[in-house]
Amino acid sequence: MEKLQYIKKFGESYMDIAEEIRRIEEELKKTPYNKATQKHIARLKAKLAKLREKAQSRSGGGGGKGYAVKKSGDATAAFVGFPSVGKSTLLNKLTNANSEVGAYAFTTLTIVPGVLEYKGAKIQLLDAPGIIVGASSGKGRGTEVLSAVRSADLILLTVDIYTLEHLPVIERELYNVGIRLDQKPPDVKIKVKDRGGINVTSTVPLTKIDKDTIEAILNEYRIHNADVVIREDISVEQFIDVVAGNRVYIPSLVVVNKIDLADEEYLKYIEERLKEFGKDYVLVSGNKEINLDLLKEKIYNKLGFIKIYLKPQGKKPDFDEPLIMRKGATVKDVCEKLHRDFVKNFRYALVWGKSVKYPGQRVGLDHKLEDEDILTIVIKRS
Ligand SMILES: Nc1nc2c(ncn2[C@@H]2O[C@H](COP(=O)(O)OP(=O)(O)OP(=O)(O)O)[C@@H](O)[C@H]2O)c(=O)[nH]1
Repeated sequence: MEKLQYIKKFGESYMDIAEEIRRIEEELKKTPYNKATQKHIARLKAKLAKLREKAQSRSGGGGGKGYAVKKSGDATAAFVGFPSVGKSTLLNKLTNANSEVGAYAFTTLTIVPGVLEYKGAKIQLLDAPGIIVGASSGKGRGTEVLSAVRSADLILLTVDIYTLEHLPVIERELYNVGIRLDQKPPDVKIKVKDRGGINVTSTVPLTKIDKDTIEAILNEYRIHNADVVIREDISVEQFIDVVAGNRVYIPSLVVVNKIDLADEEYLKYIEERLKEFGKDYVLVSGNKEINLDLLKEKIYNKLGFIKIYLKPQGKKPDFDEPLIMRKGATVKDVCEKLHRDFVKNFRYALVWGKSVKYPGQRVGLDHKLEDEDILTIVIKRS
């Protein structure tokens, strides 16, 4: 009897999960969307989200866990695309062969990291081996690669001029492993309680989801008592994202390689298709080194770096080696980057530049810095 149960338990193989995913996807395709079916569709989508999570955790990747690539530098960008579009070529051309690359422990797959140094920023670039269709349902090694990509600060959706149709496919694969491109986390708070049922309040009219549907999704995740506060007009998918948790929100840039092979007319056609796709893009050639500086600039801009010049008290600012921070950084962030005791011993800071009203303005830890600010930090003498 015990043995039978054991077999039953482990008999639920990848194939069963993949089959179930396929069945639900099929049903979703067949079900027309309207007011009457909204709840049913939402339930199917929630089921699908749960199955995908299961598939990924079984194949060893996915989930919210960290990944085998050690983060280094000021930010990380990952090339994601099908094989042979030229990812390794681009990575090699963009990274300084002499840059120091840390020790990486990979056991099962090779993700090649390199460091792009641009305008003083050190950007770690990852070359994920070609992703495969179906990776999100747990097929092959693709899931591990995709989960590596989850930890990136920027995703470079990479295709060549002949394979633009891969873009939505890659985007879907990323979506299915919980990666949301160019989206903000939905402004929704869920507080799970012991009793009282489901209470939904919204500060804006909800046009894409109703309270019944919200309840159905929560029930699918075995939540029967909760206060839900919604502050934007979210979709069913966005609500499932919040309930499931474990989603990452990453900006993206489309990189189209091999433009050396396109004539003018074809280039025009490509640009039109790219505009339809709606994401920021850059056309390059790795082999012929076309637009690589533009690519670097776009990567740098997308990552939202700012430069901060440090000025020791009573001395000249150091313009040669600015501190590289991300947009939105505060004086506190800078302190934390410089020395672990700086926050504790902080007295005040002086700032010259765009973030202040007058030069040498005195500010506190919460002050938000802007690009090219000059900063003096005054700490307590110990
Ligand atoms: N014409 C042309 N060919 C290129 C360009 N960049 C790369 N290639 C070629 O495309 C082929 C694939 O390049 P890789 O850099 O290995 O592609 P990849 O995307 O890393 O491929 P996987 O390692 O299989 O994931 C090679 O033969 C390159 O020489 C380019 O700008 N123009």
